[in-house]
Amino acid sequence: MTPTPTSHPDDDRSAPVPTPQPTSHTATTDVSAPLRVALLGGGTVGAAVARLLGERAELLAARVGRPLELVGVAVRDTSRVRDGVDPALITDDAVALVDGADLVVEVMGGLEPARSLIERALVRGVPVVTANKQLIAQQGPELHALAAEHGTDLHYEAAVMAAVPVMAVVRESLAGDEIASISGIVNGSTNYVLDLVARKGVPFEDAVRQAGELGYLEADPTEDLEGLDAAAKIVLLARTAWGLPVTLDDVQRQGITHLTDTDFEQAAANGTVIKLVASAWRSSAGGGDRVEVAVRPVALPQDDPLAQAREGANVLIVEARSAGTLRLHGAGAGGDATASAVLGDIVRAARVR
Ligand SMILES: NC(=O)C1=CN([C@@H]2O[C@H](COP(=O)(O)OP(=O)(O)OC[C@H]3O[C@@H](n4cnc5c(N)ncnc54)[C@H](OP(=O)(O)O)[C@@H]3O)[C@@H](O)[C@H]2O)C=CC1
Ligand SMILES: N[C@@H](CC=O)C(=O)O
Repeated sequence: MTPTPTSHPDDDRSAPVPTPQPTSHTATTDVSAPLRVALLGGGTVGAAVARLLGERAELLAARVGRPLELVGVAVRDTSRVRDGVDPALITDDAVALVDGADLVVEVMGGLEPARSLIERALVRGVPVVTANKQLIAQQGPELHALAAEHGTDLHYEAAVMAAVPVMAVVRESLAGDEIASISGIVNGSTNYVLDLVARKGVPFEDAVRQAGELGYLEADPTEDLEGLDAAAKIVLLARTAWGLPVTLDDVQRQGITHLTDTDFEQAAANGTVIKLVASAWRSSAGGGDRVEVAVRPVALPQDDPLAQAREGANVLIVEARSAGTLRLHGAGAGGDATASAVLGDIVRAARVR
């Protein structure tokens, strides 16, 4: 029943990106001209972003104060037809696309060439929107520093819980409060799998296949099934909540691949539901001031708020000193749900410009 682990997420997906050089293009400062948007990736998320940029062009122009023009979509396989993406925009020259853009959206995933392309944009002062939680978990502080050095910004609401705007809540809405703990279901595909196995008796591997068909899984499903995806998300939440240098190495992590049919049967017999729970809490154990972070499967009572999450839904519970208990719930994976958060960041970044 255990899916075979594939490669580690630290893959190198293509040749290195050349060091940025001064180019003939400069970021547009004429606010009546369309803002040129480069899209890196035309998969589940990228294709949804491209389609929605077209469908909502008028609304987005009104909200930003100028039109947004999608100038290209960088992919590996330029021959593939992609729903909602104008074939004329497809390119495999991501470097040229970045160099001609006023705003870059990175939804290709992986560490390279995503990181080099983002750096290339940032050193030109071009803002970047990304959904790449692994990259931000591993390189976020360096990329933020680079953005600050060049007077621009890096946005990644979509990286954590897709459509559910948790980063904005933790970073902005609770900026005046003291957060004590954050816990929840932050990975849509594993919740989908656990839910289908528990509620509908679907075999584990069939449920994993269905999660893939829905676009919920990472390019390397091991990231989801071994809890690496959830680990990256809880690291981003913890850093944002407490401003401490939390890393992936700090996460006590266990995925769901070791679970057996007996585990699911026992959980049901005990009136519980198994969920992959990510948590972060402030700890003064040992006299220090640090943050504990964990991702692990937990058997929860049926009436627990986290046990209610169905299919690809995510739930986050934030405990804050003055706000009390906040519960955020919604679609945690999928093309349109993630594109919603990407578009929000595009508007935010474009307005600043
Ligand atoms: N799917 C989801 O529900 C969510 C995804 N995310 C994040 O969004 C990002 C994208 O995810 P998703 O859309 O699902 O991934 P996909 O695998 O569906 O799409 C990735 C896209 O990037 C392109 N790509 C990959 N490597 C390269 C490269 N070296 N050069 C050019 N193009 C490249 C691929 O090209 P080609 O099509 O030719 O292979 C493909 O179009 C990831 O960081 C993921 O973690 C975040 C939240 C939710
Ligand atoms: N693979 C991820 C996609 C969204 O971040 C998940 O399953 O949650």
